Parts: sequence; C-alpha cells; structure tokens
Amino acid sequence: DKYTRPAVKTEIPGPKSKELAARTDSIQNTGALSFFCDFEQSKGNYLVDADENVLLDCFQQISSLPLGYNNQELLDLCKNDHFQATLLNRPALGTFPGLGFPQLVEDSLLRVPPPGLNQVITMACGSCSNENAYKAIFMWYMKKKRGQEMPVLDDLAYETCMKNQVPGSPKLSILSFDGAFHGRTLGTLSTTHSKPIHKLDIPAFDWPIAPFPRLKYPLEVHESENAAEEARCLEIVEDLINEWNTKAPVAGIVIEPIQAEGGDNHASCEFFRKLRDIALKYDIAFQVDEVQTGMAITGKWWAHEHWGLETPPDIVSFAKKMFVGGFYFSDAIRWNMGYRIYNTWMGEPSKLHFLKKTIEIVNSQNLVNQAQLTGDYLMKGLKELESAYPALLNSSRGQGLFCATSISGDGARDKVSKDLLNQGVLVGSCGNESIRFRPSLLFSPAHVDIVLDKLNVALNNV
Ligand SMILES: Cc1ncc(COP(=O)(O)O)c(CNc2csc(C(=O)O)c2)c1O
Repeated sequence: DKYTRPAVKTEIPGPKSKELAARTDSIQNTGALSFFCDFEQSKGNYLVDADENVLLDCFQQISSLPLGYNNQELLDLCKNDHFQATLLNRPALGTFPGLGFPQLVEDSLLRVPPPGLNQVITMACGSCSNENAYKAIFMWYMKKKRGQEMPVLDDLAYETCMKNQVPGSPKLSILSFDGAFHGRTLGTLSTTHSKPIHKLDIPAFDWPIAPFPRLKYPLEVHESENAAEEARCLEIVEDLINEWNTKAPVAGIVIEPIQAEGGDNHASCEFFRKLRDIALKYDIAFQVDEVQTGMAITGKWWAHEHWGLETPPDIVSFAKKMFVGGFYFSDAIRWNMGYRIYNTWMGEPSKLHFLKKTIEIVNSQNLVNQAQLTGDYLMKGLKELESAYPALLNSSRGQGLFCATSISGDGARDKVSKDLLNQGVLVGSCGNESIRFRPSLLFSPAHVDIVLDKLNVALNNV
C-alpha cells in the first residue's frame, strides 16, 4: 500500500510540476507556487504530487483539510443524486436558500457551536468572515450608542455616509495584536501584522495594535518572566483603548488563540481570560478568530475552549477545515435588518454537507481526543530532539496537533524544511525560524514516528 510511507522519486518540484508552473506563469504570478498536486492519487495523510512523489502531508493545504485527501465517506456523498442538485445550483443564500437549509445548518454548524453561541452565518473564506464580523461589531456599537434597535437613516447620516464621512461613516476601530493574521482584504489587512509584504502599498486604518506576549521557552523555566510579559501586554491593551477613545473608539478586540502566521505564538489561558474581562470592562466586542485553530486540531473543537471563559466571546470566526467560512455570534451582536451583512453567495451550502459528514466521522472516531493524544506524542518527540540538538532546536510548543518548533541559525529553518520535503515530509513554516505542523485529524503516532525520524536526519544534515 503506497500510502503507508513517503516515497520520493524526483527533486521537488519535479519536472512535471516545473512544466505546469511554466504554463501557469504565462497566465498569472506563480511566486507563491510550490508544486502541483495529483488530487486523484492523494489519500488520507498522503499527498501525491504531479511527479508521483508520495508525501506525508503535515500541512494539509494550509491547515484546511480536516480528514486529509479523498476520504471515502466524503467521496460517497458526491454520488448522491440530491447532493448533485445542491452542488450545481448554487443559491444566493441570503435571499433564495434551498428548502433544506435550516436543517443543514442545524446538522452541521450548530452541531459544534462554541459554548454559549447559537447564532451563525456562513461566508466564503476566512478574510470575508472577519470582514463581515468587523462590520457586525461596528453596527452593534452604533446600535448601542444610539440606544435604538433599528438603524436611523436621518438626513445627516444618510448624506455623510454616502461620502464616507462622519457621522454616517463613524470613526471607530478594531484593536488587534502585533503578529496577528486575520486576512489580506482591505479591512482585515488593517488588523494583520505578520509580514510587511502583505501590507506594503495598501492604505490602512489608524487602528490600535497591541503587543502579543512573547513567551520564553521552556515555559516551566520562565514562569514569572512570562507572567510579567503577559501583564505588560494587557496593560498596553487598556492604555490603547483609552488613547483611541477620542479619535476612533475601539468597538471590538480581535485575537487568534494561537497566532499562526505570526510564528505560532502562544499565550496562557489566564491571559485570554483577562483580555476577555477587559473587553467586558469597556463594553467592547470580543472576537476570537478560529480560522486556523478551529475544528478540533488543538484537542478541543474550538481552541478558545481551553481558556475556561466565564462569558463566551461575542464572535467566533471560522473557515479552512470547516469547509466554509463564517462566524458564530451572540444575541447581542445579532443585527436586526436584512442586507447589512450580505453578499451574493454567503458561503456555499454544498460545503455544509461535507462538514456535516466530517463532524459525524470526527465524533464516531473520537478524533478530537486523538488530536490531543497524538499531539502530545509529537511534542514529546520534539522535546527529545531539542535535547539531541540543543544548539539548533528550541521552543517546541503546541496545543493538540497544532505544533511548532524553532530552528535557530541563518537559513537553518529553510534548509531543514527543504530537507524534510526531499525526504517526503511536507511541513509549514511560520515566523522567521519556525516550522509548523497542521496535520489532518487522522494523523496518528505512526505518522509522528516517520516525521521525527526524518526530522532527526534533517537536523543532522544542517
Ligand atoms: C487566523 C486566520 N484568520 C484569517 C485568515 C484568512 O483566511 P482566508 O481568507 O485565507 O481563508 C487566515 C488564513 N491563513 C493563512 C495562512 S497563509 C495565508 C496567506 O494568505 O498567506 C493565510 C488565518 O490563519
């Protein structure tokens, strides 16, 4: 069975990938292109590329495949006649939903609601989910300020908003964190601060940016220092809220449970509980961006469940492994007028059928718990490699399968990542010197053993 171990026959990208890349380059920029995939031959944790290399995929299309490739139960869905009609006839969901829509949402998204939230809307991707979540926050803030349920379109508001001017277009802000990634569209880009190249040349809002804790590892050795760092960051959050209160009051705070693109930056549950309290203290909306951390990979269905919040977030946005984008929201955030959070497709109902089946599989195979156990096994192995290569490997960190480790030294991370790929293991990179693991929920200790064995070889080659 070719799906039990990696098998690399050519350099990667191989000749077929290079030929396809050249043809694609005549159509569009291919600067982000790695290699071409054979999505018919790929299966489970194994990705087959255009040159028939079999790779153990620990990155899964940027953490967007929950059950890996060609899961048979999901493939069987596509043979269903009813499903074909859903697949083909894509509705303008906000206005002409299919007759099975409410049942489908109940059987999918509302099977796994973040604790305390039971309102949800779908969108196409993570960026547009966050864009519309921010809009919902601004509408909530202005409804609260006006003290009226329905938006008031008085002449002044009507006239000025059409010219992008106050008071119709109010000066409000979203507080985000240095190192965050919430999307690259215009609004979310003002809350994304992970790489300059994402932001260069694009206008941005003057919104507050707070420091995200920079923890020192191993955590148990730096407890007091890390607690002081988290306290420092929380104090600056309050300072920024006060500083922006006149020029553009903070309507919402948005944060990732683990800053992924920023370098897999973690913070303690206590930090997040205190941040949630700050939002309550100033009556500011609290949004958790679970686009990358959601869907069981951290050992809970939603990563923020690890925090033990007393008051749920106001908004939890999702995409990637949920097959569709969207956000759950509280009754307080719920907007009361149609066409204010809206676009043609509002996501895609066919993807909710895949989500429904995936949730059934995750629950029947207890994969949330497996993510925790397998992730613990991976972390144990990374820490053992740290002891074997103390000058190279450090700061191994993770929650469930959502793991990363840092490789110090000029170019060392890229060299190790490339070496792993040539040995048939695909991992992600994040920050300046980390490699990150975003495997499918079907990842098991046997896969971890393959990864650790090849990482050992790669570290030895540095
Ligand atoms: C926490 C978080 N929030 C929002 C987004 C944006 O989602 P998409 O628009 O890419 O679906 C992402 C997308 N992740 C992502 C990984 S690499 C990347 C990129 O555009 O380079 C984007 C995310 O990780």
